[in-house]
Amino acid sequence: MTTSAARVLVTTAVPAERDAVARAFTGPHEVRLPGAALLRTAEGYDLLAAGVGPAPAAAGTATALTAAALDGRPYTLVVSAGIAGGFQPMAPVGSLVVADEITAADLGAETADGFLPVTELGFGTVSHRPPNSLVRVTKQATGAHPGAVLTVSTVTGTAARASALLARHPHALAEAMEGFGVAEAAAAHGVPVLEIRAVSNPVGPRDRAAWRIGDALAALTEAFGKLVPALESWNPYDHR
Ligand SMILES: O=C(O)c1cccc(C(=O)CC[C@H]2O[C@@H](n3cnc4c(=O)[nH]cnc43)[C@H](O)[C@@H]2O)c1
Repeated sequence: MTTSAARVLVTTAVPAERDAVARAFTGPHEVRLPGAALLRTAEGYDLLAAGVGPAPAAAGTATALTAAALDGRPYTLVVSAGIAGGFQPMAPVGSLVVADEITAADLGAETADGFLPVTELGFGTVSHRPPNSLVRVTKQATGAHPGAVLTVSTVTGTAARASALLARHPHALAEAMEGFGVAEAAAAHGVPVLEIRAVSNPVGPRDRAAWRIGDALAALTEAFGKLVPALESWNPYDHR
């Protein structure tokens, strides 16, 4: 059971995504930190639009986590949220995806024999796993499909690239650009992480005009409207 002191940081890439999340709350107000500005809600959620890509996502999330810890009111959960590309036909446009694995899909080295993740070069990590109980609660509350969400620095624009990603990550449902950065910052602070995405476009040949951003943002608002009450009964110590 979370306590009334539960504090949740939600990191999005762009203000339009942050504002879609904010529409699920009552009366957020702005709080300025050195290096970041948050929308703070009455329900104990801070909403941050940190920028596009894993680097600004990690920097902004770490800034907010550090500020909260120094303030003596650390976050109990960090959520990476926004729109995403969905692998077809598993994650149709308009559907929701919750990450049971957050994987940096292009962090590594290209070799004559194919892609090598940094872990095979002897460095760091390429995956974070949100607690199973958290994924389960999110699925039950919102109907989001659980699967791997890939973090990429380059949006996939060809069928060949989509197939190559799926061959390396058969469990992948979606790709976005921030989850791994958010998860790295959360892990550095020992705080659990969740990633929830609304699918705005198929992963594959680039057709920006076909992105259904409005529908995806509406799905994100609806998802948070259901997720926030559900998280009140989530026990952060339940790692089943
Ligand atoms: O133009 C707009 O109105 C607008 C409103 C909200 C969001 C955007 C974005 O462009 C967000 C970029 C953000 O979305 C993720 N994303 C979405 N589709 C993909 C994809 O196919 N591959 C990778 N990332 C995707 C990503 O996290 C970006 O940061 C625009």
